[in-house]
Amino acid sequence: MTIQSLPIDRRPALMADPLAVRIRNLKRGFDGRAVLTGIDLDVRAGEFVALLGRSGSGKSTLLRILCGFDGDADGELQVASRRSIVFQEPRLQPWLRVLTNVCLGLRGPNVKTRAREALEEVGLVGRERSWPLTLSGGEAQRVGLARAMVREPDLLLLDEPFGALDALTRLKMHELLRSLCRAHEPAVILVTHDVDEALVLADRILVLTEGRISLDLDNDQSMPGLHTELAVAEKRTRLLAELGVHQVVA
Ligand SMILES: Nc1ncnc2c1ncn2[C@@H]1O[C@H](COP(=O)(O)OP(=O)(O)OP(=O)(O)O)[C@@H](O)[C@H]1O
Repeated sequence: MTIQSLPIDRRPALMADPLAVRIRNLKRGFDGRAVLTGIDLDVRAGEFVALLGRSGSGKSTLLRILCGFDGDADGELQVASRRSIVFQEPRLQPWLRVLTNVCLGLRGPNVKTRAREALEEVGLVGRERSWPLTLSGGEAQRVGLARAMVREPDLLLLDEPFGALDALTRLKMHELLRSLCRAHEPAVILVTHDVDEALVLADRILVLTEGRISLDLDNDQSMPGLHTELAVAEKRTRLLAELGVHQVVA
């Protein structure tokens, strides 16, 4: 399967409702075992989508395909050409300083200036010359986000980026991700195990079950009137049930 590029022009007058992802009947198996059995999905430019699913349901497999790391899937796939991915572990090169890590593979003019600006945006002014091993887990993941955002992606793929962080750092990273998304408006696909993380960050929440999207839940944050505590609690219960967790009411 070859990935086709979706043209995205951010000037709204030029494209009414551009897509960052268009997937039809996507299938992927390994060693004769089906993992993705028929995914259909459209993600609009600028939309924030969270992807939940039990362990082994194929979330990372889908992200790898979207990123172009796996060309052996079947189906139709169109994706925005400017994409970045962030993994649970920041995957920094330990022998390169922070700024050089952010610059790595970056093309075009003013590479260092852009990288410095990206580090400033994630709150790491003054750490440009630090070595990755001297950073905390949260700081290292900030570098990971800077390295992803400096490329101005139309599609930001996040594979459990905050899964290894403590609860407080995770909350700070949520705030940071929100502000990065406000400023740059990429479409986002966030893989997470955390239903509450999905509920606070995403406009839309998907559940992957047996290789298909079994639930596609609207979670529009822009209408606070619709995002009441009761509505959120109902969505949480629904998502947990879809994931096979049935809450016991005391
Ligand atoms: N390269 C590969 N070769 C063989 N099997 C693979 C390969 N990549 C993934 N799989 C299998 O595909 C299934 C889905 O894996 P994947 O990592 O996508 O799940 P996941 O939903 O991201 O899981 P988790 O939430 O535990 O990270 C698993 O059974 C896994 O063993």
